[in-house]
Amino acid sequence: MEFLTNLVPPNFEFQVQYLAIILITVGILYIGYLKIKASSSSIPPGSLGFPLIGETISFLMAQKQDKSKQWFEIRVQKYGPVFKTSLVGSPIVVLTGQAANKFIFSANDAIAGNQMLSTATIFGKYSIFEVEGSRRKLIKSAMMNFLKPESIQKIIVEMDSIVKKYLLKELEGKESVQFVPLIKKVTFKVTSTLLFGLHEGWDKEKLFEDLTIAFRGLWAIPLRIPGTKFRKACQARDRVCKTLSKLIKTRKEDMEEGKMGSQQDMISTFLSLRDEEGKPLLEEEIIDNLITLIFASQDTSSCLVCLFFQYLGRDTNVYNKVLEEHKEIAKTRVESDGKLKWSEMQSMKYTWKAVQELMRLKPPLSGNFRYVTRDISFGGYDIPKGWRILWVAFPTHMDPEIFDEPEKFQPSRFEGPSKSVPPYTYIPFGAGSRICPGSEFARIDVLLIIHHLVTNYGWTPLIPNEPLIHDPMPYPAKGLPVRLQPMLDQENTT
Ligand code: HEM
Repeated sequence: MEFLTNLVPPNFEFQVQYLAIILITVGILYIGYLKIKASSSSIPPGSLGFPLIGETISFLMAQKQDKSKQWFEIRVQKYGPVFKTSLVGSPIVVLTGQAANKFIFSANDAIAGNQMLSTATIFGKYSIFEVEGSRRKLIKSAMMNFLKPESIQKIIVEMDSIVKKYLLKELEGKESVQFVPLIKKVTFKVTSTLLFGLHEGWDKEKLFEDLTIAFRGLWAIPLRIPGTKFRKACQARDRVCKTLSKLIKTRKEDMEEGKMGSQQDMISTFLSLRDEEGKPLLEEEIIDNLITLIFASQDTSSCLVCLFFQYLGRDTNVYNKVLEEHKEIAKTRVESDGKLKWSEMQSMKYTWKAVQELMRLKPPLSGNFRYVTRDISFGGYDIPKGWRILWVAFPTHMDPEIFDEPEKFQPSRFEGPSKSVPPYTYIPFGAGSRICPGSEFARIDVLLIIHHLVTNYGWTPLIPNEPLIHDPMPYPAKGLPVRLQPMLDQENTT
């Protein structure tokens, strides 16, 4: 090994230049091929940008500056609701609007879920985002089963005590705190304890650290050159795989010895799963889907909570209504046995409407890719096999025909069935066969964090109008530092 590492440095610079020349040449040829193909059929209008990198840089810059919505708006205005672009080395057709959403979310096997190369590498080839057909159905049904409302009801008391314990422990005695890292930690504790059974004794901090590094590679240029974000992410993924492999082994032994049931957490649920031939899942299948679940559950919920706290810090009217609702719930709890009840979650009505409205304006996952497995057409345009398509939430979420005065924050939009929104227009959790299986888990997780924070602390953001950054989810760019004020009225605390 030492021999090899000694040899690498002198050749390294040369290798990178050589690789860059090859990649650029291949990129130019590929884009040339796409342009010829595009001129001979009815490919949507738009720009494929520069060879190989396409429009990746402008797209990532827009993400960094919280201007993704504008990035899409400019192109929709210029080319129409269906347009082509090229991101991270792949030609893409962006489809916007209600009909387009319906087309994507109710698609047959002509539109597969495969992600971009970097994302697919980090999640793994067996991730639910990658597999199709009966295997996908099997894995999805296990997730849906474990995460359905009836199952969440059974773990609600434990979920509440984890949120309360970790959140209040982290805040105790502090005058100021950064909400982003704090909330990420708390949501990771909830997920790792309840979904993966990582109770005391496991090195959660190390796992959390490795997962954070791995997820940074999701949108990176997929080059495994030393020092790149992507290579570091792949190395971190390898470490995560080793930890999860050990965890699966221990869980298997516990189940064999009867120390643990078959549906106690997501790992035991996957371990007990059998396909139509009665065969269990491969260890790699379990690992890839655990990694996918951690990402899908953790970053989405924590960014939503952070955006909500940032919003509440700016809007006293909404803050007061939320506070009132939670004080009332906390008061009733103190008067009863002190344990959280499912009915209390259902009475956090205003808060959930406000969160729903926030997800309309700032969806944690504002879009996702699909892969076209055979030539298809939509809206009079051809989309060739091998291209990707991208659905985006902003165009319908911000359409004045669907949501009156779309720029305004109005939780009342989500009141009552009479104001229900048309199908395929409000899509923070996606729709159709790929709809998010964790929406109920997320709802409870988010509401519990809000509940324990607002009933125990007041806060003032230390950076007024802190901008957002997409990493890839939208977060306050400086980590949302706040000054804390413990609630003096202890009667109202939980
Ligand atoms: C506020 C929190 C959340 C938001 C906004 C969110 C959003 C979404 C969206 C938009 C999709 C669809 C992606 C697509 O169509 O390409 C999705 C899929 C998914 N979500 Fe969530 N999610 C959240 C929380 C969770 C949680 C808590 C879990 C698990 C515990 C979870 C697990 C998944 C999985 C596994 C998929 C893939 C489903 C499939 O491909 O069939 N999500 N999520």
